[in-house]
Amino acid sequence: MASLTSHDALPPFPDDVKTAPLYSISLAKLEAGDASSSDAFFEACRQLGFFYLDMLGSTLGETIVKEAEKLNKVQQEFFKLPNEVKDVYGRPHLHPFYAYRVYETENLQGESVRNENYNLRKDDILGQCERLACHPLILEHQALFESYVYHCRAAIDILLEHLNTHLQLPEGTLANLHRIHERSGDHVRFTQAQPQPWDDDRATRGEHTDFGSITVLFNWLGGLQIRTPDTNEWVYVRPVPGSCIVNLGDALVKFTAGLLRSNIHRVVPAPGQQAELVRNSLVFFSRPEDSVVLRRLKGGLIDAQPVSEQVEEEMTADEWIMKKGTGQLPGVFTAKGFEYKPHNILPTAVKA
Ligand SMILES: O=C(O)CCC(=O)C(=O)O
Ligand SMILES: [Fe+2]
Repeated sequence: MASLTSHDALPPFPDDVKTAPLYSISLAKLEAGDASSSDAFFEACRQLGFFYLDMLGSTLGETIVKEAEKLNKVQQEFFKLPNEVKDVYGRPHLHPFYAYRVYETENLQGESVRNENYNLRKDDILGQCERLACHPLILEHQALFESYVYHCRAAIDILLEHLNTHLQLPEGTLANLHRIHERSGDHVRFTQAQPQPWDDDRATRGEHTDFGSITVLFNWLGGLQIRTPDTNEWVYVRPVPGSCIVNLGDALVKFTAGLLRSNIHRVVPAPGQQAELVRNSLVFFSRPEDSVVLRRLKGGLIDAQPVSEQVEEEMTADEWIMKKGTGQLPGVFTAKGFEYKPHNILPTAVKA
């Protein structure tokens, strides 16, 4: 794998920390319609909502891995830019959500440093809306962003298709809620965290569920943790070269009345020797089209799901994303419905 990914250039993920026993699902086998892989995939989506997607042996998968490596270099270059340059593209002044964001923190030496991320929306990348201002470095890599979006979406569309079949929904139901050329909150996220001491409060405030449909995540160092539903314990997710980590978001829980799982997770300092390094991750979030109302779908297995007693305000995907993404709906979405969590807000320190 050394030739395809850069994981080997980094200190290893330690063997003495507890890790999540995620299923590994082969994209190549899903592409070929392999029934047992498809069953394992559906099981993973129901039980935990997190799994490794093994990209090896799939032309599409290996292309995504190579592009993710290239984008990881681009993000490292971007985050090296002077703060005042990055701040030009910051939220909320550029956009309340699709923009650069800063969380002030202290590094291992006690100095004030930035944890940062940068949301780049699919509709800007594909030229489907008036483009938000972005740094020339982003425009320089336009072709790479564009193919990354198309390829991630192609993989996600395969997953949606398998879900559609298992849920016994009318053909194309999920695909029709996620048409790539319709406006949606899909976006690429760059993230960078400085080496920093463990902070209980920060760890707790970072607990979240993703609020879209399917997330495709690449990371190179540990630090991602999920809380296992059976033991309620926080365990690490080990980065696996050649695989991405896929997780389901709240929209799929809402669509399926809790049949699928959007599991709570967080990012804490990387364990062991990896704790000394700057940590990057690259995330592709897919969301339902902006105008889709988030409510249970009709048909197939969903009809057998219990009716929730909780009264929830119905919102479009766009309203849900903007509220969740700007801290107006702190909480997590579980099989029981939406659970308000007032501490689930990270302090923002975005410079104008
Ligand atoms: O950085 C990671 O490994 C995970 C990031 C994440 O969960 C998110 O951005 O929603
Ligand atoms: Fe997440």
